[in-house]
Amino acid sequence: MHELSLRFHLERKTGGLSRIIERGTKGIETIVRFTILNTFPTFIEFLLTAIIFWRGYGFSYLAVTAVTVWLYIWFTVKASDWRISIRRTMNNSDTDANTKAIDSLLNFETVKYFGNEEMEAKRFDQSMARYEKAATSVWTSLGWLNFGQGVIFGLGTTVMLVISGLSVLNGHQTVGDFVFINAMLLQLSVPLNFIGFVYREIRQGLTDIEEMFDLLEVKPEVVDAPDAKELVIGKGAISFKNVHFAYDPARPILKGISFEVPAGKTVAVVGPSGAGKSTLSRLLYRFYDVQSGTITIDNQDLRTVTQKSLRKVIGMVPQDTVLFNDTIAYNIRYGRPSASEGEVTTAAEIAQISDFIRHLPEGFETKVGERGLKLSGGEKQRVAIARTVLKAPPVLILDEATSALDTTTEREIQAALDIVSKNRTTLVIAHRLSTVIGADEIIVLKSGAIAERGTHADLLAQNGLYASMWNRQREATQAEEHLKQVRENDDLGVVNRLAPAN
Ligand SMILES: Nc1ncnc2c1ncn2[C@@H]1O[C@H](COP(=O)(O)OP(=O)(O)OP(=O)(O)O)[C@@H](O)[C@H]1O
Repeated sequence: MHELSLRFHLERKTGGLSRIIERGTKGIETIVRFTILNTFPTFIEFLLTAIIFWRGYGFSYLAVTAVTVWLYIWFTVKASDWRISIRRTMNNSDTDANTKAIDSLLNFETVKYFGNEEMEAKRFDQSMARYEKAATSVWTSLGWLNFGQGVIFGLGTTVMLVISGLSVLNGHQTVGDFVFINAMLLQLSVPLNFIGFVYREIRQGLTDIEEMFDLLEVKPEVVDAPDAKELVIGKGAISFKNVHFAYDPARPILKGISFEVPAGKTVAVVGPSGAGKSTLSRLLYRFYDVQSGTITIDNQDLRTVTQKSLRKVIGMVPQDTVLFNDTIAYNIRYGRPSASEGEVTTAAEIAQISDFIRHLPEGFETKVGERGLKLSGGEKQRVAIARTVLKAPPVLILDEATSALDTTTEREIQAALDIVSKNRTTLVIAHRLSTVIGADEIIVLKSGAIAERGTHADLLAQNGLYASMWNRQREATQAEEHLKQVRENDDLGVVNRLAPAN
């Protein structure tokens, strides 16, 4: 839902959706104007025909014409309304099939890991079968609509011509009258058909765009206040005061969080998985608004400033970096589109990715593939760091910024991040405690509340949750290093065993 609102916020900002709506509305307006223009002469024509039949040939001719026209319109409206539900089923099946196709293509690796290609193909095929059935029904129902209209008009005409034919036989009418009545009826059928067509098209068009109108009804989670001001950034001091937040009212995530990140300092948030660490960064970026309490930057409540001005001053290295399907240079320059080539190269050097890029045959012009799939997790993260370097924001959020890196690379990246975060207000969200030893303050979050806080040394001295997490991680690292050494020795053993004896 959040992603959806974000996408539509973007759409609205770029005017994409409004342009489509505008075009659609203009199209409908044109059709309605067209219809009115055509309905009016049809109405006059019907009136004239009715008067001529009534005055010239008697009430029965008028009655049959009126009943035919009334039946024709009634049937067209009813049948078109009936077709709408079929059309809606077709649209829903189309959307369903597209969603399934995109979902399985995006998750192609998972599909392959589990060898579920056939299952995915079957799921798509089922949706397509529903679509095919509904699409066939749409056209079959159109056939029935046209058939019904033809039958009604044909019956009316037949009755009139029978009456007129009998009158000719009786000598009350001439053959000229018979031909005249036939011609009048035929003339009436053309505009009637046209009105039927237009009514059908309008109803169909409105059904096709009703999902778009539904989407317009979706309210974005965060809206700028009508009197929202630009954030005036000074040194970038952050303050969380008694913040309560829940994605779902039934499940509170943050329960009265208060802490400060003084200007230019680094505060780290650690804690068990699901404690609400990343939620803090989402709130700071204002993807959501707090339910109570306040978050301020340089004493300005985030709810009183525009989202655009807020996001301009914050740089984010997220947990999962997603790249655009373009070149490495494009993805780095995304941090500041106006950056020069030299600045892009320097940012890559700071993020320790320039060596890797230089060894690529196409260097900075290498395409990274959809969502950056041609790069490893660590490489993607370094691109994310490089573009944040380029953005040079006064406030920095590092959300598990070194999570995808091995211990050696982590150390190198950590050095780079230390340079980037120097004199910048930085909020680090981390799992690996080794990356936050140097933080000015470490907040230990547990089940949405602050369990402990202090510097690394203070927290170790407290011998509480942080100390136990630290000991566990140290043991894990030692075990990992031991295992690595054993493997290296074993590899050597294999090499020695395979070496030819002299
Ligand atoms: N968009 C969302 N809608 C509903 N619940 C959510 C949403 N995002 C996160 N949550 C829930 O909020 C809780 C806190 O999530 P958060 O991502 O802040 O945890 P975290 O401490 O960063 O965890 P981790 O270390 O595993 O990344 C989790 O239990 C998660 O299931």
